[in-house]
Amino acid sequence: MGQTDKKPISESTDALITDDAEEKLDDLVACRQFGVWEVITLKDVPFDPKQWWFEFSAGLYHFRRLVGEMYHLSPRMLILFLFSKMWGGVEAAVLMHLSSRLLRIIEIGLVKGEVDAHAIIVAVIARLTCVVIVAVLQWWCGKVLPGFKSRIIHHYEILLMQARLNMDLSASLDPSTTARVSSHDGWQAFESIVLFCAEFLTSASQLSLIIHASRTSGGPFFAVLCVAKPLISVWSGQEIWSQACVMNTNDLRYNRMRALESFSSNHYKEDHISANLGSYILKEYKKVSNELRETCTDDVWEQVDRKNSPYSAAASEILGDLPMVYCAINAIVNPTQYSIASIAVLQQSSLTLRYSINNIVDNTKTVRRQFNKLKSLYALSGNSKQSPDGELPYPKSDSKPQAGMGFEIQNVSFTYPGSKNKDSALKNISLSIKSGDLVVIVGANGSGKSTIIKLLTRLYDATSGKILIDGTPTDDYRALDLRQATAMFTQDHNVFPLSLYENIALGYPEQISNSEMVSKAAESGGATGFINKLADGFNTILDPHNTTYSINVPSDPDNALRKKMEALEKRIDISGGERQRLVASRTFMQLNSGKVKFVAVDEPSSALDPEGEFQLFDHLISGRAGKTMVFVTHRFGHLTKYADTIICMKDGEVAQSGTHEELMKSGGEYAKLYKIQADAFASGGDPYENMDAI
Ligand SMILES: Nc1ncnc2c1ncn2[C@@H]1O[C@H](COP(=O)(O)OP(=O)(O)OP(=O)(O)O)[C@@H](O)[C@H]1O
Repeated sequence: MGQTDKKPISESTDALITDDAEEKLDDLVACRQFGVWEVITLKDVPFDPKQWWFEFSAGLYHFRRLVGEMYHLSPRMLILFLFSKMWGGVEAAVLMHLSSRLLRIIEIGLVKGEVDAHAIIVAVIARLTCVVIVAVLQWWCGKVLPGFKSRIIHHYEILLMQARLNMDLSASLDPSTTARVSSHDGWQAFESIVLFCAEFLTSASQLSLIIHASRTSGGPFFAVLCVAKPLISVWSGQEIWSQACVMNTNDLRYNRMRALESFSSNHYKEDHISANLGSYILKEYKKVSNELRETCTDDVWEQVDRKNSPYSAAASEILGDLPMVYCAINAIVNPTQYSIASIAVLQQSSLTLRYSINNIVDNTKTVRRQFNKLKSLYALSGNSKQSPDGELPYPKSDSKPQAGMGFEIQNVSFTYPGSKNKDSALKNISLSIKSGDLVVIVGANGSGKSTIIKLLTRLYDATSGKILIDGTPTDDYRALDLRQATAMFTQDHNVFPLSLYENIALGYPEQISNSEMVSKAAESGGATGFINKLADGFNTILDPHNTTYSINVPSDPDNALRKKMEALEKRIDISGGERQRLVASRTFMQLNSGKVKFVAVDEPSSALDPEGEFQLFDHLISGRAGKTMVFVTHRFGHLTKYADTIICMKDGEVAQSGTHEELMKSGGEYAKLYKIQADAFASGGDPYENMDAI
């Protein structure tokens, strides 16, 4: 009773603490709703020039690095690319200047009644030369740019691949490191920053054209009117994208709709067909779609940029037309002051300038985003967070040959990163696993068995407490050495999208071409039988990741194109038990490396037939010499018989430990679980008849 009284109090305290922290958070952030999206920003963030400068200089640093890498990949292409984009920036102004010169010469000729043919021919040739240069540059960009772009993208693909493969499990689950970064980001950032600079050239060249042309028509006031609209839009623009913000679809109806949509994918196909869920899913889908009828589900980027009132848009349009109004009024008041050619140039230049300044204003935010993307790209590629790595080799160079890894777990607690579970997965556990022992961990679902394995194999590090290997803290060893000395085999291990041969050989990559060793491992894992039945044997690839599209292929099954398409789309699959045999073979390949000192096996036989299971354990146990083995299992028969120690877990704590006989005698959690299984096999026994008594 005491215990039951206690629990609600601690739970309610937890709840209070959480509510309090959440309230404080709510005070600091501002939430705005855009359709199904909630956009969360920090409240009252004053403009901090220091921070701005810091961000800008960090962005420039990354950009310099990016350009350096591109130069290293292809200096010729980089220079030509930069030249073509910079030329693109001034091209409009140059062409317009040449046109205006031509028009002006013609205009003067018409007024005077005699045309300067030589000047016209020179002007026409200059313009035609320019047009040809533009055409050649455009052709070149279209032809060469895709190749340059692909080289850059492949370069970042390799960097990111390396970083992602090196990342440990905790880091890969950390949202800050898994922020969406793609190999295309480098190219996109480079292209947008170069275009941004080119836009400055456009503005500067158009402005100088306006100043030049307005000397004879309109004057500086006209030039000021031309830049008024874009400059004012700097202050009236949507500021949300320049801040740090979090976007989340918080509309439960929308989320449910997306969840229901996933039933149409192949992932749930078997479940929904076998349980005949189609009509229920469709009914719910229609219901929720109906409820969402009035709610905007557009992309958040589009929704935020929409204007709330028509007035600002109208004012901005009027402002944009002021240069034209000014010209019209002046043409009435002072018609002789104007040249038609200059007015045409001014009108066109002011439009281009406005467009260009607008682009600069809009792209300031984009460039800031691109700088941030570059930062994430280099942060991920350069610093893939990993568990602390020590200096000590394993096995220690001074140590005598050992029977296997010995573990000392001291007051270890563990909570999964990002877990919403109120309880820790492991709570202050202490135990020791002697070198060379065979240990079996049992316990109910969720009691922490697999978590112990994950800590012992260093997939995760303990949240608190210590784990010693052969008397030395795990962090002191070189992580690579420990990994080589550890073989882990779980039911969650996947078949790789590579050949079956590689699937096995990758247990010991150094011996990838040793086919004899691979055949032996396949034999030990029980995979030889089914592999030999496949048409391509060890060369079979289960998921070759090929992409096939088809258009207008006739439905006639005898049509040659249909047959070809069906052959391309054909997939080979193997059963769950065969997958486990394949993964077991990979583990045997690793065990045969001779480097393994610790074998962690987590419920690997759930899909195996009884003979397969017996053979698997038999092979594992016969290779026991020189290794410590820890098994997690729900089945007591094969393993508990051999175990030196059985650890029985309950609710993240060690409930009991000892040999089978000791634990059966003490009659606690272990005896209860054992009895349920044993009764099921006793003749005529009802596995549930003793449930009340337990
Ligand atoms: N990746 C994870 N993130 C968050 N919590 C997790 C994660 N994996 C396990 N847990 C939680 O940690 C606790 C212990 O899980 P663990 O997988 O160690 O249990 P188990 O004894 O191996 O269970 P089972 O017999 O079902 O395999 C459970 O409460 C589980 O919900």
